[in-house]
Amino acid sequence: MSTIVEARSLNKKVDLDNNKLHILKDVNLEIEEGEFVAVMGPSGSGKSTLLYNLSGMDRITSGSVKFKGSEIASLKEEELAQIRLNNMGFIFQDINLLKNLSLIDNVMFPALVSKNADKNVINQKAKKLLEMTGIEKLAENNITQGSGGQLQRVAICRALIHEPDILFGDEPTGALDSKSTAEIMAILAEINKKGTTVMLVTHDANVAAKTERVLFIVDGNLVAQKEMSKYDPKHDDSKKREESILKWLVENGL
Ligand SMILES: Nc1ncnc2c1ncn2[C@@H]1O[C@H](COP(=O)(O)OP(=O)(O)OP(=O)(O)O)[C@@H](O)[C@H]1O
Repeated sequence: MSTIVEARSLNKKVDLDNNKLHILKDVNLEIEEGEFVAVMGPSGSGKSTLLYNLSGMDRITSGSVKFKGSEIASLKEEELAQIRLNNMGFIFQDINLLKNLSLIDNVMFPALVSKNADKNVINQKAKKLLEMTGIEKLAENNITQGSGGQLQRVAICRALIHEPDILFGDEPTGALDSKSTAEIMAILAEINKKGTTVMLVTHDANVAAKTERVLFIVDGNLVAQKEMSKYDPKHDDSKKREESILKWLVENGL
C-alpha cells in the first residue's frame, strides 16, 4: 500500500479578535491508499479544519501536506483546484445541491464544466452511480422531492463523477436518521471496497465502527489512533466495534 495523504507538523492558525487561534497543533499522520478512516473528537477540536487542510480546501499555516507524494501546501490556487476536481471528492452534512436541476443533472453538473466533457459518457457514468446507490428510478425527479437520505446519495454520486482517489466526508450522516445513516455507510463501504480511499469526520461511534481506523483529535492535537480490521457487513460485528471505540475514546480522555 502507498500513502495517499501525509501531514507533517501540520499547524493551522487563524486570526480571531486580534489574536491567533491555534486550531491544529503539529499534526502528523498518513492515510494509506484504500483505507477507510474516521476522525472523531469533541466539538470544536479541529476535525473539520483537519479535513479542509488535508484536502487543500484550506491553507495550512506551517508544516507539510503531501498528496500522492507531492507537496500541495505550496501549490498555486489553480493547481490545487485541479487536484481537488480530478482526484478528490467531497460530501458534507449540508448537502448543497442545485434546486432547479434534476437528481441526475446534479450528479453530472461538476463533470460538464470541464472543457472536453462528453455529455453522453458523463450521462452513462451518472446513471451507473445512481444505480450503485439505488436511486436510478428517481433520476429525473426534482431535488426538492428527495428525502435526506436520497439527497445524500445524490451528493455521493456527484462526488464520485470524476472517479476520485479519495473521498472526504464532513459529517455526511450528521443530519440523517439511523436507517439512512446505515444505508449511506453501506454505500461508502462498497465504494471503499472498490478502491476509493475514504476519510470521514463523525460524532457517531456507530459510523466510526464501519471504518478501519479512527483518529481522535482533542484541542487540535491528534492524541490517539485506533486500528481495526476492515468492516465486513456480512459478519456484522458493528455493535461490538462501536462499544470498543466508545471505551477507547473514554480511555483517551473524552
Ligand atoms: N476561519 C475560522 N475563524 C475563526 N475560528 C475558526 C475558523 N475555523 C475554525 N475555527 C474555530 O476552530 C475550532 C475548530 O473548528 P472545527 O470546525 O475544525 O472543529 P470541529 O471539531 O469540526 O467541530 P464540530 O464537531 O463542532 O463541527 C472551533 O473553535 C472553531 O470555532
